[in-house]
Order: sequence, then structure tokens, then C-alpha cells
Amino acid sequence: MTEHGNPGTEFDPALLGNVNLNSVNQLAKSISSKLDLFPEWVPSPDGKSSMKDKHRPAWILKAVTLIDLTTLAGDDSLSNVSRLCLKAARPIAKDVLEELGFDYEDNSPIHTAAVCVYPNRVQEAVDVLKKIKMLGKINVASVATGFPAGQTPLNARLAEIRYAVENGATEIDIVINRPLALAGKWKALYDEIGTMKEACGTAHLKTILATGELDTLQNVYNASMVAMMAGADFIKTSTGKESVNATIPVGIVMARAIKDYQHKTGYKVGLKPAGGVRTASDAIQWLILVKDLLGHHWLNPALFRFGASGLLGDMETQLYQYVTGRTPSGYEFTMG
Ligand SMILES: O=C[C@H](O)COP(=O)(O)O
Repeated sequence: MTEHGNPGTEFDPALLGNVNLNSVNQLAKSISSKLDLFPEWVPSPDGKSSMKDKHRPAWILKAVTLIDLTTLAGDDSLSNVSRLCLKAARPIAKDVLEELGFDYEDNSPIHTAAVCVYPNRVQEAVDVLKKIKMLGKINVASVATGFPAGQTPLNARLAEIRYAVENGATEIDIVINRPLALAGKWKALYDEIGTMKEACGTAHLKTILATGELDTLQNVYNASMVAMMAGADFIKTSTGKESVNATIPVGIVMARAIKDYQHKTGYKVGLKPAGGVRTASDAIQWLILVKDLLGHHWLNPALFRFGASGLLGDMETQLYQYVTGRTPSGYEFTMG
């Protein structure tokens, strides 16, 4: 990510700002309404696909390449991490992909951007990706810093980052200290994230704001700005464990903060919605948001990711429907 990396800046309280709720809500409505431009497949009586819009499959494929395919469960093990890596390398079934005009076997550009696992599973993910010659094409990301709550001592959180990096993670998804944000202690939050940036070394820093626990969109904007000033290469909405995760209004506020930060500093920071992104339509809505607010060039893995554990299933189903004209049976896909 050297092209887009963010070294951060001095803490500048003048960069904290105000959020206009009306304008956020209006924009959210307009983004949702644009989904109609990408109609879903509907079964037709002759069994043929009636997905008229050819752009939808293209957007779905694009979204596949932007996924951090994630497993963050207490029972994660070598076996499901291995399956995750294999799925990341070949996310779409061979016949579907070939029907859409892509090579399956060699150098297929259709793979996810990264896999995302707990620190204890990083080494396994690295080994599997190396074995299938996809390490580097697919990055290994790890959550760290007491994910998801972040309620462990700073030294333990920093040690966790170093452990994940030593084991081969090249992207670290940290969680912010929500009490500092809720108390408006922005400089203290900046300092803490700054130490995490240092601990990452050359690994890229993704900063999870856990927006569902930040109470207000104003706090979301300020936390975004503080994370970027402290050197976040990405700002990420959620852990997937809060009761409210990635929402469009939050995405609008974060995208605006990214734009404002770029305007002030010249640095481009990535956006990562995560948590509850489950359907192709959810994903397309985020692509529309990014294209409208940040520009088409933001839609690449260096600047945009989805954090998702359960999004691929619907995407694969919709592409299958598009090329075959029928709904797949449950057994036709190995993993959702
Ligand atoms: O960082 C990624 C999230 O934990 C994934 O959340 P999800 O399981 O709701 O897709």
C-alpha cells in the first residue's frame, strides 16, 4: 500500500468537525435509491435469467476482489482457516467464472483481497496461502488489541500487534479505545493509536472505530479524523460484534472525513465497512457510496475493503443465477 500509505500528521484539534445530520440522511436515501439501477435476478417462466442489467454481475465480481474474507470465531482452527484461504483463492465456482469470461486455473484476478483471522491463526493462514502460491496476492490480516472490546492493558494490546506481525500478518485491524472517544479525549486516543501504528512496523494499520458504540455521528467523524492523524491506512466501521455494525449513514460520515483529511494533508486513507454486510445488494450499495463520495479510483483493494464472513454466498448465488438462469441447490456451493 506504499502508493496510498498514510504516515499521519501532528494532532490538530482544528481538524475535528461538525456533521450535518440532514445532509447525511438525504445522501443515504439517494444512495439507497441508486440500487434500483442494478436490478436483481428474477426467475422467468422459461427458466432463463431475467437479470437484464449486465452491470450487476460486473459490480459483484468487483466487490469479490475487495473482500477481507473473515473468520473470527472461538472455534476457529487449522481446518476452517485452511478452507477460508482456499475459498479466498477461488471464491467463485469454475463454471460460473469461465462463463463470465475469466480464467479459473492460472492467474485468475478473481480472488479476495485478504483473509482476516485472530492472531493465533495467522501462521496457519500464511502457511496455507504460501502452499497454494497465493501469499502476497492475498494478504493476511489479523485483528488485534483485545478485539473486539479493546478492554485490555495497552502493553498487552501492543504485544498482540507485534505477535501477529511476527507471525506474518501484513495488515493489522486494531480496535479503538471507545471510552476515550466517548469522553472526547481525542489527544489521548491519538497517542494510543500512534503507539499502535509504531507497533505495526511495515504492516498496514486498519483502525476499527466500532461506530455502533460511539453514540453520535459527530463522534464517528472525530474518531475517523483522529485515527487518520495518528496514521491509520484504513478506517473501518465495526468489529462485526457490536449490536449495530456497518450502516450507510456511518459510511457517509467516514467517507467525508477521508475526503476532508485528503484535502488537508494530501494522504489517501482507505475505507472498510465490516459487520453485517451479507448480500450482493449490501455490497453494491457500498460501492455506490464510495464511487459517489470518494471517486471511482477509490474502488481498489488499496483503498477499499469489505470485512465480511458471510457475504460470498449471496454473491456466488447471484452470479450462478445470472449465467445459468436457475437458482443453485444448497449443495452446489461448498462454503458461504
Ligand atoms: O471484520 C470483519 C467482521 O468481523 C465481519 O463481520 P461479519 O461476520 O458480520 O461479516
